[in-house]
Amino acid sequence: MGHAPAGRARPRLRGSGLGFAFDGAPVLHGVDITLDPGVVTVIAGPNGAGKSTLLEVLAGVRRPTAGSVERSGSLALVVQRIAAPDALPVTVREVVAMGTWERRSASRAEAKRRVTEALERVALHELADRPFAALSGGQRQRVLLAQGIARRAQIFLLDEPASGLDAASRERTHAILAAEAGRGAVVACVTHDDDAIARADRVVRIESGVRVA
Ligand SMILES: Nc1ncnc2c1ncn2[C@@H]1O[C@H](COP(=O)(O)OP(=O)(O)OP(=O)(O)O)[C@@H](O)[C@H]1O
Repeated sequence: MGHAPAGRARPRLRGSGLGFAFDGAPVLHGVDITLDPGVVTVIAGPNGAGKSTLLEVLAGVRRPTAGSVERSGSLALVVQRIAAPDALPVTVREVVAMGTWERRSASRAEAKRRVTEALERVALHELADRPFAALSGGQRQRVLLAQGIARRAQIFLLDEPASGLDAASRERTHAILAAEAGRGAVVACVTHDDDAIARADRVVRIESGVRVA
């Protein structure tokens, strides 16, 4: 404890009494949620229930209109639709390498190794030198997942990581998330995928902005 570097502390993510409204239209009501490290939590529920909004509030990209979020640990957020201008001059490898830009990251050689390893884990090494904008939606999500892996993120929040993926890619994503949880990360995904729900360690269910399970 005492001398452990901040980055090594156990990650935490807890939302208490979370409310959110879009232009006065409430979409979340008093949601309490604790995401524990070491487990894969799935956030399930019908279309429009508020799952993506909850994920964004937990990630800190939206400010709750009620309640609070306590979050500590480096975050990888993989949103549902990742927009990129066609002319964006960055390759897949460069996007993954951004995960190594933090000061704590080790030498250049070590950073390069992490990027290669992360690309191999998500099976995109063959597309490493393609422009990021030339990838499909599902592939872009895997690139952001690889960026989180390269960063050694302690918290992974993913919105529908199974949508737009074939069976093999879904299986690989599942294995990656289970492995990241296994090394102590907080992992949560919004999903409609019955397989992912069945295999999750925990299922949080949201209906009409209310947590029902
Ligand atoms: N940018 C926005 N502006 C206004 N309303 C929004 C916006 N984004 C979402 N909403 C509304 O907020 C509610 C919750 O949306 P959210 O995307 O969080 O649901 P969801 O459970 O993730 O749905 P899905 O399963 O269809 O992805 C919906 O009624 C939606 O129409």
